[in-house]
Amino acid sequence: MKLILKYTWRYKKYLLLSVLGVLGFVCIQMGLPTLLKYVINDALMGENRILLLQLVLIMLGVVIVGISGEICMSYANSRIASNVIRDIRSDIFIKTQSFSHGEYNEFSVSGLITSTTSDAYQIMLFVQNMLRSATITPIMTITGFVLIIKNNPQMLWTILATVPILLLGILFINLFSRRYSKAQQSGLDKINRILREGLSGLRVIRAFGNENFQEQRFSEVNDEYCIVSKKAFRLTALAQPGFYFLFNTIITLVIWFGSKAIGENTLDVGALSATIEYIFHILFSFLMLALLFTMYPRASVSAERIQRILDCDVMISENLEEGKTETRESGTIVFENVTFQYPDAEEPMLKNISFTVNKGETVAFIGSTGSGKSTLIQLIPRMYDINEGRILVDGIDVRDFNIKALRNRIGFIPQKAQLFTGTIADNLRLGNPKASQTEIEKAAQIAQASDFIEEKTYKYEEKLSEGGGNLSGGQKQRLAIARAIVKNPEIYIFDDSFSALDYATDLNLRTQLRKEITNATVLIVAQRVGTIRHADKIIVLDEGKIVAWGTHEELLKTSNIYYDIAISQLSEEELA
Ligand SMILES: Nc1ncnc2c1ncn2[C@@H]1O[C@H](COP(=O)(O)OP(=O)(O)OP(=O)(O)O)[C@@H](O)[C@H]1O
Repeated sequence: MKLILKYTWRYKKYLLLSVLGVLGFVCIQMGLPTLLKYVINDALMGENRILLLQLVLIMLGVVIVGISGEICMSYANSRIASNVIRDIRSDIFIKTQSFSHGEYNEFSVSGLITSTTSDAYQIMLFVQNMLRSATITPIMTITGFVLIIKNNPQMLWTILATVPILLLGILFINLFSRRYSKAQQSGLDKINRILREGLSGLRVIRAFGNENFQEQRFSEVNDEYCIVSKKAFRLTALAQPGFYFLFNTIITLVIWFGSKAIGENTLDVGALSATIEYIFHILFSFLMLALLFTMYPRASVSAERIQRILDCDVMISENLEEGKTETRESGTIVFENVTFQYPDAEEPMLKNISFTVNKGETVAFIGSTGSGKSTLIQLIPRMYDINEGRILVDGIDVRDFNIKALRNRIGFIPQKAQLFTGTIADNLRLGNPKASQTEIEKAAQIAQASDFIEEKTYKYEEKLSEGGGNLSGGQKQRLAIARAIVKNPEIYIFDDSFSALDYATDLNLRTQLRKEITNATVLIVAQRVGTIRHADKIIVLDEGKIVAWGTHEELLKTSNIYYDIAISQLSEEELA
């Protein structure tokens, strides 16, 4: 509730407009029956035509004020609700941008999507109803009570007896529907997760003829969600007829006792008809409040989930204000006794890693799969923070950097090329929005991407589908490399980024890179010995430890692991 109020309170001007609108709305709801009483008792029964005309004109005025009030209220409420959902979504998005891999694992991508879409939507619905009911009900009740006491005090007991019953009913629903709401939202997370996996892995699923298994997985979580939703809807569906029953019983009782009072001449017709209207409006506003309370558990579960995301302490501090941005060195990397353990792992993945990379050097990492190569290079741009030791970039501990300044120095090309919806040029400009067309074309040429881009109908303005789905794996990797070149960083990190390229393209790309980016420091993770044999230094990793380092020629003599990898890939002549 704190979260909902915090976001709603930001729009005080609209809140004021909403309250003014409610006053107008109450004016019409309570004013008309009051005037009707005078119409019946004084104008009609007293056959006073002038009074009748005057009262009709006053009623018309009340209607105009009331309708204007209702328009103001609806306008203000919808503005507040739309702004609240926009603010919440944007805050979640900004927060998730600062998340490290650890937080993504904790909340799960599907959970974050559910919170940004469905949880935020639940809050919008609640805010819209809350703004209406939370102001209308108390104002309507107080005005109604005052008017009943004034006009027909003997009927006050009916409403006094009903309100506690209504409040009890609301409390009951609130208590029971909370756990269903929790289950509903976590069910939505599961649906989102399976849907994401199913859609993004559609080709693999088809290739393995796995459709039935996926359908079964989806229908299990879908059914689970359906069962919980049915229980939640049953509860609210039961509530509505209950409220209507109470509602109609009270009105019947009022008519019954009112008619008797008219027969005994202790009440007049106008007062009875006004009382029925007052009671109707009080009960109706309570009915709306009850509806709000049936929504509350779901909104409060959604608010809790959003609050958890917004309050989460990000493991990696970004140091945006106090972090260093300037350095004396450039293009150097030093690992000093680095030990790193994944947050949910039992043992350290990397143990006691030390090495130095000088400016302009090319250093490669090789080792069996799972030996920790990708983990090691991800520590440099601080995808994770280390547990022991130090990593220095340009002479500064990476944890002391302003994270943006640190990442600006690095062109990271991940194993899986990630492209975004937009044109090829948009994707290439990601690292440097100000890059000129010439710079983009030059980068594409170095990355061996210009040939296939030129073949496209719109060339650099060709639109890419989601994730670059209309490109081959090798084309995507070349664009990812070109994107890093456009950024012109002082350090390049290639995480097995050449794996989807054929041998000729791989060779041309590396030759061009060596020619064009002579000043930059380059780290390469690769499986192919051919890709890294010309590196200044090759580091061999095994089970998270450095087991050998040296040039290609040195390692062939000193490292059995390297020799075994090389012999499995190179011919006798290449080895000699
Ligand atoms: N997010 C993670 N959480 C926990 N463990 C992880 C995570 N990512 C990787 N690992 C584990 O760390 C180990 C090293 O993985 P890493 O990706 O660094 O190996 P690699 O040498 O790059 O392998 P490959 O050559 O196959 O890409 C693996 O055993 C892997 O299971």
